[in-house]
Amino acid sequence: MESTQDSGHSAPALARVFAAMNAARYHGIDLDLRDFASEPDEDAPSPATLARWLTEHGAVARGMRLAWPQLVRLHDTPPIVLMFHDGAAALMVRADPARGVVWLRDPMAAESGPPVPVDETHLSQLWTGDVLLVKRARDVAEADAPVNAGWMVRMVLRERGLLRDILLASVILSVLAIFPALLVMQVIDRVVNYASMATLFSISAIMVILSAYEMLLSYARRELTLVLTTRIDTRISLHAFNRLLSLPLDFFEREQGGQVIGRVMAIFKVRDFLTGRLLATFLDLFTLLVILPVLFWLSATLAWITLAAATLIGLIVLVFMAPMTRLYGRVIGAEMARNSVMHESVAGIRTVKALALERSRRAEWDDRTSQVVRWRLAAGRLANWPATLSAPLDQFLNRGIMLVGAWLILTGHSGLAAGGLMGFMMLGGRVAAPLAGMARLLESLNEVASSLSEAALVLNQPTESRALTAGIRPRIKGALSFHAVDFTYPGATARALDGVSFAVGAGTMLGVVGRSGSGKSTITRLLQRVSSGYTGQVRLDGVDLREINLTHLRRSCGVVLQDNFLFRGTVRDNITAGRPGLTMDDVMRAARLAGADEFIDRMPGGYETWIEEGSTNLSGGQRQRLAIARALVADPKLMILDEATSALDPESEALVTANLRRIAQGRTMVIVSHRLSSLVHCDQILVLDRGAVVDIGPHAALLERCTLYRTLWLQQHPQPPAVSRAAPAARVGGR
Ligand SMILES: Nc1ncnc2c1ncn2[C@@H]1O[C@H](COP(=O)(O)OP(=O)(O)OP(=O)(O)O)[C@@H](O)[C@H]1O
Repeated sequence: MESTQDSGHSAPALARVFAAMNAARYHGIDLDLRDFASEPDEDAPSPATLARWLTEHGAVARGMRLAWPQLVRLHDTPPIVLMFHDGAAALMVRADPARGVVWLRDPMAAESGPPVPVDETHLSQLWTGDVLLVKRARDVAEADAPVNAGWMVRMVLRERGLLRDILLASVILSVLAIFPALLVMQVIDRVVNYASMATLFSISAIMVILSAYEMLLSYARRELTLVLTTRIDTRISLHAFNRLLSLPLDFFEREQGGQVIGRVMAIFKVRDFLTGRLLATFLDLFTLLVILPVLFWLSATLAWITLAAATLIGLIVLVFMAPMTRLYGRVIGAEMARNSVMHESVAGIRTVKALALERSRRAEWDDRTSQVVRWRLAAGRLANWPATLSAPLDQFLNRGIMLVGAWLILTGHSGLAAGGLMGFMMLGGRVAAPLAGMARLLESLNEVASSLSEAALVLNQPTESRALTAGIRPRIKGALSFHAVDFTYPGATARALDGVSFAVGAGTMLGVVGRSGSGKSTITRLLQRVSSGYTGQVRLDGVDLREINLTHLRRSCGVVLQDNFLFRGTVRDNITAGRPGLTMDDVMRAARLAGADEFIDRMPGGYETWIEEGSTNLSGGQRQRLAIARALVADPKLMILDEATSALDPESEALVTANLRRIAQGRTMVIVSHRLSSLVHCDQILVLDRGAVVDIGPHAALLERCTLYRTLWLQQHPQPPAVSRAAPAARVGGR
């Protein structure tokens, strides 16, 4: 447990944070105090601030104000956080309305301590009336739920209340839809035939009232549907993005970026279907159920004819369904392939420009576009057929029925009157739409199923989420050991690491050298658990790496790569990288340590200078020093630099290398570098060849006893090595 000083929070504030953490722990959600960032203008975190923090970490939390009678009634709820006047808080674990007491637990005390009973009088002196209610978000339980039809349906059904209201509005609207037809029938039969002005007035009044009702109900239905769609949309997009972010890095390395995005986006087609076509057809069906009996009542003969024509339309759509689905599948595939070209071109635009690859990229785009066009055209042409074939039937439903009806009236075969026919005409047109809609629904089902399986290809990959939340969180000092570690990349035949064993103590500056492809980066990947599936053991401070909580591990570990992505935002934002709880002092300390302060101070806005995406307004050396500051800001006990200085000019490299010894104070450093001169000061240098350890030792010793190391050194320093004079500054760029 951090001390008050460590965490930077006051004692009462800590009590509130701990109370919130305890309440969350009751629901199986383990929170880390270091993730909590207090609001600058709050002495003690308010219920709203705590609720925001908890909600971000998978709980559902809500602050509210209660009076004693309401509080004491909450006797069988999970622990509730009560806010105190002095800024502290307590956990209410039980209440007894009969005896008028609640039991409170001090969040800072050990959990085994017994809760203390407190009555209304005593509590009122302490308690502000604010409480924080915490429960487990259903999303957390469902975070690992695979994305499939069942999941989507569950997602929609969680809005049962809204669905019920929409349904109710639709049923009433369907019933209301009948009345205008019946009224028209009355107008023609009574008003026109008998010239009754009084009836006309009353019918007009009813019509106005009905229209007003219909208007209001339609408004309500659209509003409800909008709320429903937005909620489902939010939930699906949160879930999809969460899963995407918790996929392991090697998945993204295996797959094409454009394709991954395309596949994830396919989930929104499913959403469109669920909240659009499915809902609309479902509601239309209700209309059909209400209208059909009325049609049969008006004229059974006409009703049968209408039904037959509408069914025929449905059948036509159905017949074309299978080939249409196949073609749409092709269209989707072709579009995804085209999107990949776009994505690749934008992501690699520097290379495209530098190598003047525009022409070949354009040719590739044209080629993919022609595929898209080809399948789109084919799908469009095929879709033209059912539309053409059903057009006469549609026209018959709209106009032909009138002729048949007139014939029926003239021949007197049925009891149909002119008014009845008009009413029938008004309602009959509504029958075809739901039936054709149903047929199209079946068609969409296939399309949706294929979209869903596309999305599932990405979203149902095994995620790291368990490792991110489970596992121990030891205090990391930085002693590293590999023991007989074998590792082969998925799909590769040769081992990237072959029986690697070595150990270094905490605080060591470890250099890693070897020819290209010898496994240097792989070692750093295993350390960050970016790649898993190795045999043997990797230990950090004696603890098997696989047992450590992944978030904790990665947070305790600073990483700088050869090419580091800087986000759009200020220099300061980029150094803190959104990590909560970091102050300006931390940012400046990290920048100083990384040697970045001198150029940041010279920038027009200092730490508030805006950095563009891709950091075009920074030089390579500046970018790299910023990346080092970003890795250092949380004061990691283990720091990995993988070719961090390789792309730098000699001057920038010398600057960063000179800073490395300062940076290394109090932490373990793993520095992978091709340039041996930047590693001469390392305490230990690990020499790798084809995935195996050749030797480990300090520079001077290796130079004497390790042939491979000597060869590599001589390649870079052709003159006879003078070990005693091997000062790094003299070696920089000294090839
Ligand atoms: N994602 C991957 N999938 C398959 N094989 C890989 C992958 N990454 C690396 N390898 C292979 O694993 C071996 C070790 O690679 P690694 O990147 O660790 O070498 P390295 O010593 O860091 O090389 P370099 O100095 O060129 O960066 C190489 O043979 C490489 O081809």
